[in-house]
Amino acid sequence: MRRSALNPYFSMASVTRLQPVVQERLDVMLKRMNEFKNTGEVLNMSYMFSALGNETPDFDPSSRDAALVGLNSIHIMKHIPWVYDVMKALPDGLVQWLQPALASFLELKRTARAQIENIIDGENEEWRGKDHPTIFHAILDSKLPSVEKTVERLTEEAQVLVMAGTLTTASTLELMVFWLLKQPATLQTLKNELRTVMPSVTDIGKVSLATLEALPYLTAVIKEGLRLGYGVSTRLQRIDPEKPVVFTDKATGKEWIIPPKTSVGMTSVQLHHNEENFPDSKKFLPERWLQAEGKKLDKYLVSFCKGSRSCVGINLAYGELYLTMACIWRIWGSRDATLSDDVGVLSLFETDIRDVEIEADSFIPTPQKGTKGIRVKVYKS
Ligand code: HEM
Repeated sequence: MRRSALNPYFSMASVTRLQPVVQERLDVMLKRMNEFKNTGEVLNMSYMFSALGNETPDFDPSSRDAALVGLNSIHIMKHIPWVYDVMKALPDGLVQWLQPALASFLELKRTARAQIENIIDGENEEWRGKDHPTIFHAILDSKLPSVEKTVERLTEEAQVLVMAGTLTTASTLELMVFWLLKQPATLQTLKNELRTVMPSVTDIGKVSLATLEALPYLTAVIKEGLRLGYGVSTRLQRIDPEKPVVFTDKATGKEWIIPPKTSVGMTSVQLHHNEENFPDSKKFLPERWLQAEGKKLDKYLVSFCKGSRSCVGINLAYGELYLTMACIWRIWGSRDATLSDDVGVLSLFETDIRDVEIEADSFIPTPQKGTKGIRVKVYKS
């Protein structure tokens, strides 16, 4: 991923400008949620949040499912990288026959390729009238070498962007929904706080992102969601190609010298369950971020990783999390956590802790096998 060309697209200022675009999506989501009210139909929040990120209408889960299938093969590709080259060389039809669940993944690739070809040929006009062209225009206009601007390379970048931004954000939102519906006191505190900046339900969508970001409890809920969601669970490896890496164990003073070209990796799962920093680490406790020592915990929250290769979409992700949480929980409650003007109540349906807690590392954390996601029933208040 070429960060220098992309960074301006994911800056705080760009994300602030994008607020109306995100809100438009959220308005559709809220309308759809309302349609589930008292129908007895089960609303799958996992599908709903994935659809929010990748624009599939009717919460179509196929691209989410395909991404999950694809992620399951990441361990193999990480250790035997040529497997990916073989897969890429196979005709799409054969890949689809071998693994039918990858159909929508291939469809995404085809659509992305067609769009990139249009951009390269100067035929893509969709961005005209908006205040900026697409990320891909920026890459093509940049000084990057031509090998970095091929259709194949840009198509892969498009896929990475969609995949990196969809499941990560969705699973953080799902996890927060689960815990808030499990813990009415936590939800009530959040709802009361949201009402301070949105006194009327008609204020939804009109409050600036900066105002929401300044809310301490909402911020603490999101941090706790990111902590227990881990971001990605795999060990993100780093290699220093030239110099040895030196680590000093602060407790013993022992020095560890890792030779150049050695791959080292660490998972956020272990860091986020370090009981010294996060006592009762399996519990969802937003209050831990609000205590006097809470600010110091920020450096141990590594869901977006840290440093030069950390998540390029971090500002967009935070923006989506704040806006989505604010508009859902201002008007939806649970049986024991409500505001007088709520539009309705969400109630967990055949969903328990094993549907959110990590049981396997499939690059992203995955819960129990066969999970159907976070499902709710939707009632009038
Ligand atoms: C809660 C939501 C998200 C989380 C927890 C998250 C987390 C991460 C993590 C841990 C990485 C790997 C960094 C590394 O290798 O050290 C990453 C990479 C990346 N993320 Fe995110 N991400 C989220 C949302 C997004 C969004 C919304 C986008 C943009 C649409 C995005 C785009 C990317 C891209 C393009 C990369 C690859 C960066 C590179 O290789 O330089 N992410 N993300």
